[in-house]
Amino acid sequence: MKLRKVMIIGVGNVGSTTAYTFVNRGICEEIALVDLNKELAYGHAQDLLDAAAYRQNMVKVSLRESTDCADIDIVIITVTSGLAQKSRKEELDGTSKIIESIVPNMMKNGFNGIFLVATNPCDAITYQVWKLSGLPRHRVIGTGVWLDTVRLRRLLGEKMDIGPQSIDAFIVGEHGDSQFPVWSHSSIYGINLNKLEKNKVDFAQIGTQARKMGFEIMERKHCTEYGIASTITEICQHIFTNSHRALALSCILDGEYGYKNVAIGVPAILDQHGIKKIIELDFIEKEKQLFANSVEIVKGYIEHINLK
Ligand SMILES: NC(=O)C1=CN([C@@H]2O[C@H](COP(=O)(O)OP(=O)(O)OC[C@H]3O[C@@H](n4cnc5c(N)ncnc54)[C@H](O)[C@@H]3O)[C@@H](O)[C@H]2O)C=CC1
Ligand SMILES: CC(=O)C(=O)O
Repeated sequence: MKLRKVMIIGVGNVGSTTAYTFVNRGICEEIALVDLNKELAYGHAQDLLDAAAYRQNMVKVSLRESTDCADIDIVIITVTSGLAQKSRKEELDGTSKIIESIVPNMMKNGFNGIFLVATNPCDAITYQVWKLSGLPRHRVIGTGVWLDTVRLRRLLGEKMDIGPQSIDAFIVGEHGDSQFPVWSHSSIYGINLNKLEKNKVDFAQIGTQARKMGFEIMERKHCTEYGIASTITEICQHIFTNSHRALALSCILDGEYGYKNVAIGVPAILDQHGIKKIIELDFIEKEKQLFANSVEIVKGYIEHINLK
């Protein structure tokens, strides 16, 4: 049987917590760590191997250069030159330079797997990775608004006293300020949320809280890590198990929703090859406008880094 191998580029808060989550959930047989800070990567590798020794399955944690990637199934991008304080866009100039220095060299060295991008601003960086890699679009995925969607579900769940996994509500658009919940399609067992909990739940306020949650956490602990590590792990698990589950992810659009040349958060089905199919929702008029606005914002970031 083929061993499943992932590479994590950038083992700071997000990368190291992701590696720890992989170990504990038995996602793969090898986790290759890459970081400019070799001492940090070495420390994490030894600590992770200690944790892995408690597991029944064998997990190898290796230290590699990003160019040593020809045998890797999924490369997870969690690098940054410095974390944003107020808007994810603050990271654009720094992280896009790092991506430029990494991705083309990986392709020259035979990378032939799937890229999964968490680095912010997530949609623009996903698009940049796709452009620089030359891979088919279904093999470049951003974590997009899946974390925001899970945040929305758990906030609704807290208010409605129901498990988040039973709530079919979700967010689309940018992993950033222009994202929005698609209330027209949000339901519990087919009953629209507005009908079910009318007058009891302030949906607009919950949408805002979900959108702002990242920075609420950042203000207090200077990073977010557990939520995004669970997001990354879940996406990898669906790929490795060919689950065909639909999540709200950053996908490269090629005509879907009437847009091209952009990566943005939309519902999409995952299989062992990456994005199997983008689900096109029938937005109401207001949602069409919000989506158009979000696409324009991400396109602005993409143009800023001189990609068309
Ligand atoms: N998409 C999402 O929902 C989320 C995204 N993020 C993003 O994840 C990224 C990482 O965040 P943190 O882990 O907190 O940052 P961090 O600063 O703790 O880690 C970044 C790591 O990247 C390494 N690095 C920098 N340049 C590199 C290069 N050229 N090659 C290899 N490694 C390099 C650094 O040495 C550092 O260890 C940020 O862009 C952050 O905004 C964070 C949380 C949620
Ligand atoms: C930092 C970030 O993007 C988040 O936690 O949503």
